[in-house]
Amino acid sequence: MIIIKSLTLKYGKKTVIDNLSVQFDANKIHGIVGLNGAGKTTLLNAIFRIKKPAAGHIYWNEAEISRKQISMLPTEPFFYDNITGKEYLDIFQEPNFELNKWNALFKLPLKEITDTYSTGMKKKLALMAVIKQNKPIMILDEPFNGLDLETTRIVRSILLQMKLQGKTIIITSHVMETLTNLCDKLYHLSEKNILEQADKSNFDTFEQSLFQNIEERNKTAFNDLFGQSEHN
Ligand SMILES: Nc1ncnc2c1ncn2[C@@H]1O[C@H](COP(=O)(O)OP(=O)(O)OP(=O)(O)O)[C@@H](O)[C@H]1O
Repeated sequence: MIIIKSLTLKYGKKTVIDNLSVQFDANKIHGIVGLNGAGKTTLLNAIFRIKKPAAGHIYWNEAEISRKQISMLPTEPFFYDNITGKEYLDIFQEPNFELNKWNALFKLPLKEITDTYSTGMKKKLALMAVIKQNKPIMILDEPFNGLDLETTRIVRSILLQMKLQGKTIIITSHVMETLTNLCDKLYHLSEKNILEQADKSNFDTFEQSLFQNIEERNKTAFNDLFGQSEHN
């Protein structure tokens, strides 16, 4: 279980997360939703220990969390120039990883250099690396962005299998359907904190209040442009 206690995250004087306390249970897929700039990536980076908290703590099974326990998929994966897909995967040491079986699903040209890969292919390669690392915690920042329909379904099934293997999985997405179909718990990050959270039994209410919140934020601006009409 990941326990976050009184976490504050800042860039200079700007506070992005303010006094957040939340916990993410093991054997579950957790989905974080929030507007652009709400602080999702910043929060994930803090859990991955590449963003230092201004205050607060993040624990994994009662000790301070360590990067060794986590594999992370960034929104835009980075690859060195002139490295092949296979060479990239070789960076991550895991003798039990069955590359050929996994690539039967991912279908990547692993002998080619990653500079020639499309956006979706790069994402797939980075995902394979996350899977290969076989850590107890998986943090995936917009994992479905750029994936084709087939890979989206495959990744969804893989994540469900990973959950059954006992992993704690945290994902972000801007697509509500992706989140409600996959996640066990949802969290709405807004106003520097988690405004609302829900488990499967109240996803409907969660979604309604999320869209109501968005509508209210924009009502005045819409009315100024289009007058008092229905906007949704
Ligand atoms: N390196 C940085 N330096 C200064 N401010 C930053 C930095 N990275 C992010 N921010 C700011 O922190 C806030 C949160 O950004 P973050 O990337 O965490 O949001 P997000 O919820 O992941 O957004 P998106 O949905 O667009 O990916 C934004 O206001 C952003 O401008």
